[in-house]
Amino acid sequence: MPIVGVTGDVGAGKSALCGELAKCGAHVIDADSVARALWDDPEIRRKAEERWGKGFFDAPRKEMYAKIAAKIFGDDAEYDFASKLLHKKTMENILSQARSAGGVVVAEIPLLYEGGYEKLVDFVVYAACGFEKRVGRNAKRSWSAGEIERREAHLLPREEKIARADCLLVNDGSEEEWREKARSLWRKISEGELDKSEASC
Ligand SMILES: CC(C)(COP(=O)(O)OP(=O)(O)OC[C@H]1O[C@@H](n2cnc3c(N)ncnc32)[C@H](O)[C@@H]1O)[C@@H](O)C(=O)NCCC(=O)NCCS
Ligand SMILES: Nc1ncnc2c1ncn2[C@@H]1O[C@H](COP(=O)(O)OP(=O)(O)OP(=O)(O)O)[C@@H](O)[C@H]1O
Repeated sequence: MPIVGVTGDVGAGKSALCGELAKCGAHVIDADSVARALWDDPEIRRKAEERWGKGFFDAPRKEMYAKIAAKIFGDDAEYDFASKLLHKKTMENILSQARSAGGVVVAEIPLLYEGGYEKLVDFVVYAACGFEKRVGRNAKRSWSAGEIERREAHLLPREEKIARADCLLVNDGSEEEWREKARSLWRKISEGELDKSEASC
């Protein structure tokens, strides 16, 4: 069975798409969760504490992630440090989960192209959504337009990634319409109809 990679714009609806694919029966692997959990890895923590100071991680989980986000997203050197620390282990973990999973595997990987995860997957779906819509939708998790821009500043241009992806799905309608696009994608995956030569799925 092929591994389908899902990437896309920050806050575009990747998780919502993958949530619906999971309901359809896909085994979904979430790279964000894998990478976040790695901040508990003793070797990673030791290296980060050497750089950021002992006690840096002594905070409740939500606060700790916010501290890491503040540390890395506004500073290229810290961002590169964190990326080098996390990508190899994130990739190994995704690969091992994919190998032991049965059936159709869908891997949600925001940094699929930036982190070199492309080689793990057989087919790439790009979830896209216009900036203004994303600002509105992500406000409920207290993300400002600036937070979306701060994260996206580290990513490759979306046009380049859309051109490289095998399939573009645009989340410009209602949540139900987005779920229907997920179900339609699922039908194509499970019927073996995904075709890299198609411009769109
Ligand atoms: C900094 C952290 C702790 C912030 O956690 P937070 O709960 O705020 O965000 P979460 O992990 O849920 O990510 C939400 C979204 O932010 C964007 N994002 C996450 N990491 C990055 C990154 N390194 N570069 C750009 N955007 C990113 C993605 O669109 C992602 O889907 C966390 O994002 C992290 O550890 N990121 C670095 C690890 C990484 O490379 N993750 C992506 C794996 S492909
Ligand atoms: N079609 C839609 N209409 C309204 N809200 C939506 C729609 N699709 C997604 N959302 C909302 O937009 C927000 C972002 O969606 P989601 O978390 O799925 O995006 P994401 O691409 O996974 O984000 P991230 O980059 O953090 O991984 C969520 O609050 C979600 O409920």
